[in-house]
Order: sequence, then C-alpha cells, then structure tokens
Amino acid sequence: MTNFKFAGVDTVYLANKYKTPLYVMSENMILDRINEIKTNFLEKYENTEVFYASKAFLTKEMARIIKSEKLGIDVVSGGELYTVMQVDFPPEKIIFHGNNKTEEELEKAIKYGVGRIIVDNLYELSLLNNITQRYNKKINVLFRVTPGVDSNTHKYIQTGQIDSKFGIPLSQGIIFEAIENALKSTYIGLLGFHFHIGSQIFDKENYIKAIKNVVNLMAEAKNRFGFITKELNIGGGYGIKYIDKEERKPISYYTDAFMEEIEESCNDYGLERPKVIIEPGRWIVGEAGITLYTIGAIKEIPGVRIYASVDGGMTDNPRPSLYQAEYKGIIANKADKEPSETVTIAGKCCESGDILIWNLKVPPIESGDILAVLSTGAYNYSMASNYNKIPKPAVVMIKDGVDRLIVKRESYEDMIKNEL
Ligand SMILES: Cc1ncc(COP(=O)(O)O)c(C=O)c1O
Ligand SMILES: N[C@@H](CCCC[NH3+])C(=O)O
Repeated sequence: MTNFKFAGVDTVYLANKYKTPLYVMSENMILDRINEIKTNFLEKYENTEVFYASKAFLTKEMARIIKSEKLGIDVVSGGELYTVMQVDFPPEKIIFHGNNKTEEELEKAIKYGVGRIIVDNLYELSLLNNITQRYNKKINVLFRVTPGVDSNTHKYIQTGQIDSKFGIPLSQGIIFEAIENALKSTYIGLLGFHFHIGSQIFDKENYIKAIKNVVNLMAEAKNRFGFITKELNIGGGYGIKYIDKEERKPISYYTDAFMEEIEESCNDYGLERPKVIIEPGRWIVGEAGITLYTIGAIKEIPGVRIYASVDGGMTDNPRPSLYQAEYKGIIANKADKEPSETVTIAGKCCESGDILIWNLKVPPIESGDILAVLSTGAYNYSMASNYNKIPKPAVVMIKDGVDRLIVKRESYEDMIKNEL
C-alpha cells in the first residue's frame, strides 16, 4: 500500500506521530516561493522590496524564516506585531496595516520603531500626529487608497472598490486633504501610496487599472503639493492552486506587468519611478501547507449522499463556510487506490455549513482513514477558532524530509486558562 507523501514525508506516519487534526507545512516549498520572488522580482528590478503578509500564516517560526530570508513583514494588529517582536524582527522591515488601529497599537508600533505605517484614514492620521508628538519620534507612512477597481474573486475578499472599509477613496478629494495634513506635520514622513485590490486573483488586468489610477494620483500630488512619491506599494493577492482547474501563476506574470506599467505611466507623467513594494501572503505559504484529519463517522443517506466526518472542520478551516472555498482531498493511506465513490467531507462542529469538501471522489472509505486536505497553508491556522471548544491543531514544519513541531496542539486547559 502506498501512502500519500507531502514534502517527502509519509503523511500517515505524521498523523500517527502527532495525532490529527494536524497542520503540516513544507519549509522547502516556502523557500522555493521566496527564491522565485528574489530572482524574478527583487534581483531583476532595482529599488523594490517585498513584505510577507503575515496574516496568511504567522507563528514565531514563520517570522524567523522570513527574518532569515531578509524579507520584510506586514502585520495588521498588535498581536501580529507582538509575535514578530518575539523573534526580534528588525523593526525597519515591518509594515503596519489595519483599518482601525487603536491608539495602543500605534504607540506600540512607534515605540518599537516600525519602518512604515500604512495609514487607512484621517482619524488614524490624527492619532499618529498626537502620538509622534508625544514621543518626539518621526514615523514614515504611506496612505492606503482604494483605487476603484474590482477584482475577480469572492466578494468578501475584494478590497479595491470604492465601497470598501479599507483605505481612502481616490474619487472624493479626501486623499488630498490627507496628503496636505501629512505634509504639514513635522512628525509624519509621507513616503507614498498603498493599494491592495483583493486576494486569490489570477489575472493582472485589474492591478494594471489600479496602477494607472494611483500613478495619476502621484502626478496630481506632485502638481498640487510638489510631493514626490518615493514608494508605491501594490499589495498582494496572487492566486494559488486549490483545485485541479486552478493554476498558480509565476510571480513574474504579475510583477513584470506591474513594473512595465509603472515605468510607462510614470514616464507619461514625467515622474521618477518610485520604489515598488509587493506584499504576497497566500502565494508564499498556501500550497506549502496541508491538513491531516482522521475520518470518523460515515453516514450514508441512501440515494442522497454519503457524509464522511472528520475530527476537525470549520474551526481549523473556516474558508469553505466563509467563501464557499473549494479544496482537494486525498485519502492518505489509500493514495494508490482508484476513486470509486463520491463523499461529502463534513466537519465536527454543530453547524450544517461545516462542510470542508462537498464532492470528493475517494476509494472505498472507512472510519480510521487519514484524509489530507491540500493547499491549507494560508488563512487556515491564522483564522482557526475554538468554536464548540475545539482545541486548535498542532503545526509541524518539514525541511529536507525532517519534521519538527513548531506549534503545540492546544489543550482543553489552554482554552480555559483565561476564564475565571
Ligand atoms: C494590505 C494587504 N496586503 C497583502 C495581503 C495579502 O494578500 P494575499 O495573501 O492574497 O497575498 C492582504 C490580504 O488580502 C492585505 O490586506
Ligand atoms: N482570509 C481571506 C483572505 C483575506 C485577506 C486579507 N485581506 C481568505 O482566506 O481567502
């Protein structure tokens, strides 16, 4: 019998050793993606920088990997900032995002000396003005703008449209008020602009439209205020393969087109090309992770469907219930057997919507089989919850065929330790 191997390691062995449900990550695959970015973007184009969007997958070990690869990191909350601080992440290589950063979070970021804060709105700008004055510390900022473009992805992960909770719309002049305020302040160092149009995007066209709109803003900011944009941050969002009909595109598919458009648009307006920054998250870690489960109850409703339930579900992977996300699964201990039946993989939560895969073709399935769900490296561990008081799974990292535990399985005690 042939078991399914991931990153060169037998997944049934991993399931037995660490128990299930279990997140398994491949460090080699993460490093492959990072190397592709280095070769085809960072080394190919001068004056560029990459910040890993840590919301996709963040643990202390992941922060260490990003640190040792000398990439920057994007954090979006006090908690993500705290996590990267635990591994002494160089502050100048941190970008702090968020549409409602609290005063406490901003203070923490300024005290630590983060390299850039991406300012989302005028309220945040006023908070920053006060805090920087109080600490007598200057902070570099970029304004997040909504460039007014759609993106071909699920509605809940689109962020570039005008009607968005993120960023300052380009259409109503608020952005010029923001620029004027920032330029007046002694403590705010305005570097440029940021946009992020959404996530799991496979086509470059909407990015290009967004770039055109934001370079137009750069030209307008120069005309009105003499402001020279030093940095243009175009976010992340590059798609990965979850199911057979999808294909992850090489990073150069996006970045070559971005660089060409930025050069051209800047030329048209007589602007110098600013530093170009990207913030990929999912593209780096998504396919580098799988989740292992044990099949428990199998329920056949004759003529309707077969439900095969696993020992995890929406608590470790909320994406199917949030975005109708689709996943591919493999019965790991029967990897060499031909599929002969179709089952529905259900989670163990008290929710009818807790279905991981609606139609999965499997060989004859039995309780005790190990299911591997693929491409769970992004937004699974990071969005996991304790609904139904289900503990979060452990995380194992594999490098060069050797497995190591990087996050312990949560215990029942862990879950109630703050309860009085
Ligand atoms: C500002 C910002 N940058 C980068 C990302 C990373 O997105 P992705 O994981 O799709 O690359 C996100 C999340 O969508 C984001 O909100
Ligand atoms: N959580 C989303 C991505 C959101 C990215 C943050 N703007 C997902 O799982 O697809």
